[in-house]
Amino acid sequence: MSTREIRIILAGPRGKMGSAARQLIANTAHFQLVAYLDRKQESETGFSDGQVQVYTDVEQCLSEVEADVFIDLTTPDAAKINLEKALDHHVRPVIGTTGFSEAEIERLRQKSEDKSLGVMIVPNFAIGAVLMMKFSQMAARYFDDVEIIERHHDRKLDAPSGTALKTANMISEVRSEKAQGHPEETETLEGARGGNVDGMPIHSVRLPGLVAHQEVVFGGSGQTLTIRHDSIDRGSFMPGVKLAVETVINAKTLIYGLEQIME
Ligand SMILES: NC(=O)C1=CN([C@@H]2O[C@H](COP(=O)(O)OP(=O)(O)OC[C@H]3O[C@@H](n4cnc5c(N)ncnc54)[C@H](OP(=O)(O)O)[C@@H]3O)[C@@H](O)[C@H]2O)C=CC1
Ligand SMILES: O=C(O)C1=N[C@H](C(=O)O)C[C@H](O)C1
Repeated sequence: MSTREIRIILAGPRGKMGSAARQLIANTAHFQLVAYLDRKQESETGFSDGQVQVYTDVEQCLSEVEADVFIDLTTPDAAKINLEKALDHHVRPVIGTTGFSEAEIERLRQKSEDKSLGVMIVPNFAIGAVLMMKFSQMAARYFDDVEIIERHHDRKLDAPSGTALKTANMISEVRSEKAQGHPEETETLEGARGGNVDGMPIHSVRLPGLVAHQEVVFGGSGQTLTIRHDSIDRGSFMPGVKLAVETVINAKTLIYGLEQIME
């Protein structure tokens, strides 16, 4: 782990995750906040901490500020632009924002390798969620039939969640594509069987009161196995954000998922 001071630009500082990340940076001695990137002017939001400048233009921010790491906790559309711009300015992105497709990640992996510059794309920073994904991958070696049910707060923009897609992706690494359910099943209500990754249905629930929750349900002859994780507070994500920032600084390629760097 590097302990030299790491200069950080934080995008999305007024958001739910951005607010928690501000506290993390303030409480970490070797993290130095050098700029915020927001969507709106200070005059519109009233957001300012009096210490560093709030930019609303990513190009201007990256041109004027010397930084090592760019943490993005915004929206899928904004993150995709920010990530490319950060790489163009040789600033290492840590992307917590979800909504990237596998094809986009592969293209970005190439760009990161061409520049020998680390990128971290982390669909879920919570250690428990990473373990849920790893345990699900283990279980998938023994159970072919699996469905994923993710539940989130109703302010979430993307569905399914990045975690659900990453879970399906990790299960697909050990499970052959399989059409599940009755071969002749039909939906009498469109979407009733959820989304589908390699035959695995994914169901997305959005309700006020929720934070971030997922169940991976396996079925076999005479038994089911459910692996479940709940984030009930956004503090659950912060140790993972810290680890990602400390890792990306020495990385030379794109790292997709915290499980790649956890012991
Ligand atoms: N990897 C992980 O472990 C986790 C990832 N996430 C992901 O992080 C992202 C943010 O989540 P959350 O904090 O809940 O969302 P919020 O909506 O609470 O916060 C997003 C913030 O980004 C701001 N924003 C929007 N566009 C831009 C832009 N172009 N530049 C700068 N800021 C911008 C929004 O401004 P405004 O308020 O004006 O709209 C808002 O303040 C989501 O993609 C979510 O899926 C969430 C939790 C954990
Ligand atoms: O939007 C959220 O809140 C979350 N998003 C991430 C995802 O899409 O998986 C991580 C976590 O589930 C919270």
